[in-house]
Amino acid sequence: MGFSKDLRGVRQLWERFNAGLVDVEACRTPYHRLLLDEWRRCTALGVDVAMSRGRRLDDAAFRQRREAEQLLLETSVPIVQDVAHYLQDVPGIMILAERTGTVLHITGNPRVRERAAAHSGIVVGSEWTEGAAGTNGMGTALSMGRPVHVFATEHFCERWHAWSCAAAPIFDTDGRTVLGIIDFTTVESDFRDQALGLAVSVANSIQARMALHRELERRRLLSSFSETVRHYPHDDVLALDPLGRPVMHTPSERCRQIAERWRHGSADAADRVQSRTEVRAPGTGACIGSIVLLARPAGYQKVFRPDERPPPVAAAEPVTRFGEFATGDAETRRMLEDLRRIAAADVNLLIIGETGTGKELLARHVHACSRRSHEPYLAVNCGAISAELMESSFFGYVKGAFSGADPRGRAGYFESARGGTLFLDEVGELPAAMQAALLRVLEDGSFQRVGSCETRTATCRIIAATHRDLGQLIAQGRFRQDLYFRLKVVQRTIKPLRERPGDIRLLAEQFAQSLGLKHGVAAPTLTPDAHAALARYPWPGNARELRNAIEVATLAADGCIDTGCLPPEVLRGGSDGATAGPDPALARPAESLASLREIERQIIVGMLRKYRQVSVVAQRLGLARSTLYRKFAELDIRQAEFLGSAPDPAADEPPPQR
Ligand SMILES: Nc1ncnc2c1ncn2[C@@H]1O[C@H](COP(=O)(O)OP(=O)(O)OP(=O)(O)O)[C@@H](O)[C@H]1O
Repeated sequence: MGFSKDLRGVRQLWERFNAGLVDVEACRTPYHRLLLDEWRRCTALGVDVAMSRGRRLDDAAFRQRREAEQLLLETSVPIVQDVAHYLQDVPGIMILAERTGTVLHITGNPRVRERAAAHSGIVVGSEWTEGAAGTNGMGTALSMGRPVHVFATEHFCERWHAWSCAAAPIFDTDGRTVLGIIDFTTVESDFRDQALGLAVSVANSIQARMALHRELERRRLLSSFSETVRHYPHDDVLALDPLGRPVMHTPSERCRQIAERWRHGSADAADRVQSRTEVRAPGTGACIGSIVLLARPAGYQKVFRPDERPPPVAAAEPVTRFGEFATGDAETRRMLEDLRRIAAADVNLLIIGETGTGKELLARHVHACSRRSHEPYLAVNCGAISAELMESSFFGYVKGAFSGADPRGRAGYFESARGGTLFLDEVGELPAAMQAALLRVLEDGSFQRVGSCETRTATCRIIAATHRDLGQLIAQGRFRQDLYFRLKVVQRTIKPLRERPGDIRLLAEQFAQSLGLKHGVAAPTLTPDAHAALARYPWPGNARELRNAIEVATLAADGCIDTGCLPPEVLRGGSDGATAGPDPALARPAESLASLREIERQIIVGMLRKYRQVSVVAQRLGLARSTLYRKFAELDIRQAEFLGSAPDPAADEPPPQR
């Protein structure tokens, strides 16, 4: 829209418009005419100017929409979260909406998020097309197909005047089809002129990732097509995209004509299909197209020798997925089936498993599959909150409760997660006083903010997780048995990765795909030797450690991960004692995982080995060169070892003096 800061003038125009008093005077500028056109369009669409909350899809419809947008979600959420990380102090939220205007993800300043939800119903699952909510950032960017500001009183509905939005479409590779919207919404008075630039640049990054992903999918589909043609050299074969449009066909005139008919949706009865096989992405399992083997025309005779019969195309693997959690292990697959039922049952759940086995991943998806999926999901690491702040963090506090507190008071986790799910990670770390307080809430649902006598009711579901042996903690008097029974209404244990050897291969390939995408490189394939080395290692840090190892390897790989790309401890097979075998006490992460510092070092060293130029490595990591030089010093990396005998002095200036 026009992005005028003449708030009062626009407000008067809005009031006259709604009182039916718009006159020629009101239309004196093109900007005012644009606004009036917009608002007239909303009136014609039947939008209620006095609506107070965004309209929400019902659970089933939302789930369907979200499932259809897995690629958009997987591509966008890491980018949006990265950006939001740097915007924590900005009073704004970043919203991802799918192509029909439904919100899929919100991140950013928690206070603004809460306010947006409470004041205007801006929550995951709400719908913001112009038809549903009048002029607004997401809806207007969708209908205009271009980036827009919608500033405060420019909104059609009065309730949204509290907000200012900058929204930009994410386009498909054709530059026209809108795949989603990125919207940066701030409190009206905090609107910043750079907001639109921010929204556009985030949308562009997502667009570039999506294009790369599409290209990888297209190549995968074409390789299935070539495979099928190789096995059926005398037949006609079509490759179709996920919408059923032909992208490749065998060269016969008959096949060309059939492909043409399919393209125009006019396949005729003579175009009989002998088989149609879906091709799926190895990481997400999403359908990326299909291969159609056409039946031979009547009268065609071809005798196959038995050994000419090929195996089926892209046969489905026996893999169960639960959100992002994937496994081929029979026992773990049964556990996932149980979790699907447990999700609907709405009872408290306790998940036990070593560090990095995916407890958080499961908890998040149990929430997503539950009837609470539209409500907040809040994950809290009980081991990371200081004992003094524990009570106020969980229960909140009223104004003046203690010095140094927010003078307006603050809601605690139980209030923030109201109606949703509160995930208590590392629950075994709770101190005794907090265990008693938590038990009270679990018994009757009531709690008070610190400094208040007013009783409030907790309405969230609790999912707790721990890597500890709670039985042992109870025996040592360090964990309350009554609390344990309250938490483990249902309890499930995730097997460590070393006891699911098939999953090492499955996850390594899945991580190579997703990390290739994350770093903007083609997904590397793993050599048989690399797979064998991964299979020998005991993985004390489980899937997280495997993911880190594959991330290092992906950055060092040149299309293919061989043993040389793997971290040294993996190559040693964990035989040096530091990582050998399971830790019976299910060790704390810090004891068993390579430290973050070491991971950071491995990533940088991998990149240096690969690119051999500091400027290129800095660019690939999205760091300033000066920051990278600082990291060399911090992480004790001697760049000369990796830059080869003749580093390019023009490309890499000497490090700044420190
Ligand atoms: N089966 C799996 N499939 C895909 N990814 C997995 C799987 N298990 C774990 N991961 C990945 O491993 C990493 C660690 O997962 P998560 O944080 O859920 O583990 P956790 O058990 O909660 O760890 P911690 O005990 O340290 O909190 C994440 O990147 C997650 O995506």
